Amino acid sequence: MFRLRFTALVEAPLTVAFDVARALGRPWPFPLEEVVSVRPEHDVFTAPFGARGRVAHSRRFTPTGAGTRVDEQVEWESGLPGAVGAVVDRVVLRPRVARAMRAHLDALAAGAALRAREVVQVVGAALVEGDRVLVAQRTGGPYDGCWEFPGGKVDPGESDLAALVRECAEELGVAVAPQSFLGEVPLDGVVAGGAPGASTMRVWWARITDGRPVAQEHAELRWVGAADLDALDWIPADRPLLPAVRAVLAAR
Ligand SMILES: Nc1nc2c([nH]c(=O)n2[C@H]2C[C@H](O)[C@@H](COP(=O)(O)OP(=O)(O)OP(=O)(O)O)O2)c(=O)[nH]1
Repeated sequence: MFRLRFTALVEAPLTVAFDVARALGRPWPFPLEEVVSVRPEHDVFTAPFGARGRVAHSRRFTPTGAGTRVDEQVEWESGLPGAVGAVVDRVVLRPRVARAMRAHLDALAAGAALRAREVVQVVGAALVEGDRVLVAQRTGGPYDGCWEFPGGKVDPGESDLAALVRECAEELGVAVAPQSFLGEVPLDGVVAGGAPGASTMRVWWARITDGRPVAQEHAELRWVGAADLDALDWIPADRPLLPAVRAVLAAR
C-alpha cells in the first residue's frame, strides 16, 4: 500500500469547507464508495482499483482560528505482482495521484473561500479572569434566557478578531485582548439566519485589558468557575466548547 498526505488551510468555516469538498467529489475517474462519514469532521471513501488493487481516500477537517485545516490522505495499490507492481505504484501512479490532489485542493480552497463570503460568521469570547469565565444571558428571541459567550456576527470585510473586540466593547463596555483559539461549532441558523450548519461560531479565550463588564444587551452577566459551567442552560451549540473552556480555567 502506498500513501501520500496533503494539507491545506481553507479560509472558510468548518461546515462550508466540508460541504464544498463533498460537492467537488474526488479527483479520481472512477466512483468511490463512502465507508465513514462523521459530519463535518471527516470522511473515508474506498474503491477497488483494477482487478486486485484498491484506493482509499480520507479527509479530516479541523477548525483553526484562520479557517479550516484540511488533511487528506490517499492510499493505493495496483495489486500487480513483483517488480511490475512496484514500478506501476511508484513511478506511474504516485505522480498522477500527487498532480490530481494538488488540483483538487486548489479547487477546494477557491470554492470554499467563495462560498464563505455568503456565510454569516459568528465569533464569541470566553473572557477569563483567574479561574472564572464570564457568561452572558440572552434576552428576547428564540434563545431568551439561555447563556452564551459574549460576541456576535462578523461584519462584511471585518476580521474575526476585530469583530470579537468590537462586540465585547459594544455588549460589555470593555477592551479585550484575544488569546488562543478554542474551537468552532456549527450554528442552527435560528437567530443568525441561513441553513442549519451553514454558519459557525468561532470562539477564542480573551483577557479584559480595560474596564469592568456591564451588561448593555444581556439580561445578566456572571463569572462562573469550571465546576458550574455544565449546570447553565446554554444555547445548545455552545456545549461542545465547554471542555476547551474548562481546560483554559484549569491552566490558570
Ligand atoms: N454571541 C453568541 N452567539 C451565539 C452563541 N451561541 C450561539 O449559538 N450563538 C448564535 C446566536 C445567534 O444566532 C448568533 C449571534 O447573533 P447575535 O444576534 O447575538 O449577533 P449580533 O450581536 O451581531 O446581533 P445583531 O447586531 O445582528 O442584533 O449566534 C454564543 O455563545 N454567543
